[in-house]
Amino acid sequence: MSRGSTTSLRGLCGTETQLVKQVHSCLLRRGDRPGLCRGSAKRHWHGHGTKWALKASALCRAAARYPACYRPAAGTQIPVNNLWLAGNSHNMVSSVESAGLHLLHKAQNLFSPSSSSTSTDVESIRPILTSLAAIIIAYGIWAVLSRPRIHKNSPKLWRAYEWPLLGSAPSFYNRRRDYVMQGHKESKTGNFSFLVGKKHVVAVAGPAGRKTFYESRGLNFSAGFVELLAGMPFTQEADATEGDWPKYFNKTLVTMLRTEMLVKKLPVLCNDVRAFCDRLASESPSKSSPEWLVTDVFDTVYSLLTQLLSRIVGATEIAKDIETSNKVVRIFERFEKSNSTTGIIFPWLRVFTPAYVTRMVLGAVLYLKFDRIIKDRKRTGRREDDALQYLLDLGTPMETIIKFQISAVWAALLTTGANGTWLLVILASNPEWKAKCREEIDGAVARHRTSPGQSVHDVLESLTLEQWETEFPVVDVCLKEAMRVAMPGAVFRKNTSGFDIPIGDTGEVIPAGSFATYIQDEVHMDDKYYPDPTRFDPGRYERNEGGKGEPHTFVGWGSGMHPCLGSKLAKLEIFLMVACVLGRFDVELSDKDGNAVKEPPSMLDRNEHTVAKSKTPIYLRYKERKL
Ligand code: HEM
Repeated sequence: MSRGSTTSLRGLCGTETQLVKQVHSCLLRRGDRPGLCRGSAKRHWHGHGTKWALKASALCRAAARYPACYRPAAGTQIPVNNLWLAGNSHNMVSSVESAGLHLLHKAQNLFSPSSSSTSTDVESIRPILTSLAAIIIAYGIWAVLSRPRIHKNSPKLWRAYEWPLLGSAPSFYNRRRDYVMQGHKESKTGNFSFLVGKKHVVAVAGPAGRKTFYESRGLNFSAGFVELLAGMPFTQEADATEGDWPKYFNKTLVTMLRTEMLVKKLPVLCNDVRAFCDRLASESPSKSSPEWLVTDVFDTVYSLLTQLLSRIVGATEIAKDIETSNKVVRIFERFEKSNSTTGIIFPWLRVFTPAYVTRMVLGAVLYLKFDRIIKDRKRTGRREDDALQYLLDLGTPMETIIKFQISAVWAALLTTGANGTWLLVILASNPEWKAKCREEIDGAVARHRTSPGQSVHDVLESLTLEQWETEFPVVDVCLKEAMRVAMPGAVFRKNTSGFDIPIGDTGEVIPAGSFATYIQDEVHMDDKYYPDPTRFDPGRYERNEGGKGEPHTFVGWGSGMHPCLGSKLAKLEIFLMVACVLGRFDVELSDKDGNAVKEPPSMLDRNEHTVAKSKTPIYLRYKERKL
């Protein structure tokens, strides 16, 4: 961080008065008169040593109620009524929300290296910087002296890229795939271990490593992700390791994704896809030719897929309007991106990171969005048939609802949006498999058409859930192959069993208390299972490639103890989108003016932490088919 940005950080978070003034001025600019009751908040939060953090988010009452972003010490009650703005009007709520966003923007600008500073500011924070430096040095000495002991049967500690204090974290977080794959290569058994700060991590490989990783009961899914993955929604480790949250979350999600729920929602999903295709059809012609229209797929198709997901796990008020849905998705995306590796290596530093402040503010903004929707439902007596209503009817507290939303998004929204969009891009640039999918879709439409006047949408909308699940095997295998080539990333576990867990018969163990990680490319890009592994070739599964019969050789939907709970929903949404788009339009890869592009777009950087949107826009040109 530059000197300027450090100075500005203090400017943002220095004293409560300063912060409250900023909030005030935001609100006053909008013509409202907030009544901030500061005394109680101050007394309450100062006691927990996180004073500046609250100050940065003193903006919205959500942060106080919303523990996934910010939470006081265990057992503490927050005097919500005392903390926040007096008054409850919609105006006030949206003012606070704007104030929150304003401060967030401000924070982001301040943290950017281009921020300017004055020497007076630097002088004024010199004592703080000196104390901070002293603390860091003391911590460093302590950390070096108290280096964790490595179990003698743990896979060999690979120290090639190790840094004092940080361990191998810089390599693991910045070039994850290359780092881990090199470690596997240099180890006799394929397994090796490394340090992330003081955390001991075992990277497993090969059939024995995969079997241990995916099948051991003692390896805890949530604890692994919470403590090792920058970007996980939980900030409190207790949530994942001791609390009931993972169980509660999975159980609630499974209820929402029951077959009868999906059957009930199918017509709504079909309607959204039809409206999406109608919007595509009404776009203006491209520059290159009047018959072709052009769309930026990581904008439009991605938005559709996230909208469909909100229909099932979110709120109708957000899902029914694509603009609102997009806005909320962007907040979720920013929430997910605002992660801090520093916080993982030095958990005690977490509250001092910009990512932490950003998350608090975004959590607060989400809180206000849902709060407004809930209040409106209560005021008008309106009920909706959606996940939010389900949670409300159970008397679920607001903080749990928000936490549920963020967790659902983390598990579902971005992966479904990105994988589905990549599939369409890959098909658009692969004439052979696009034709095979088209043949399958046309076949289904012909089989189910009951009168000649029915459009593609009319017919597809008459299909049952079961027909969607069984009548599109070619689209299914294309999705599987697209996920293999487009989805890099790693998965995590923590050994919370209290015992060492043997890695097959290698003689090595994942020691009690240590972490385990597995890079999906280890098997997905192994040419023993997938010859010419970077090539998109769904036909390989018919040729018995892909490790047929051997467990855990395709792990795109998870495997073993933790298979994906939402695969059925994700597939349904993606099949709907592909069937309607390819059934109604001719689609090709193009530039933004609609000129055909022959070269397929370059895929993701394989060091990405998970499947992601393309960093540069990818355009498809399309025109209505003459049927
Ligand atoms: C194309 C979209 C999706 C992909 C590629 C995907 C992939 C995965 C993978 C690889 C895992 C296992 C991770 C591990 O082993 O550590 C997983 C787990 C999970 N997925 Fe998905 N997923 C998708 C969509 C969804 C959706 C739509 C939902 C819910 C609405 C969902 C909910 C979950 C949950 C709750 C788990 C954790 C299960 C557990 O705790 O045992 N996923 N997913």
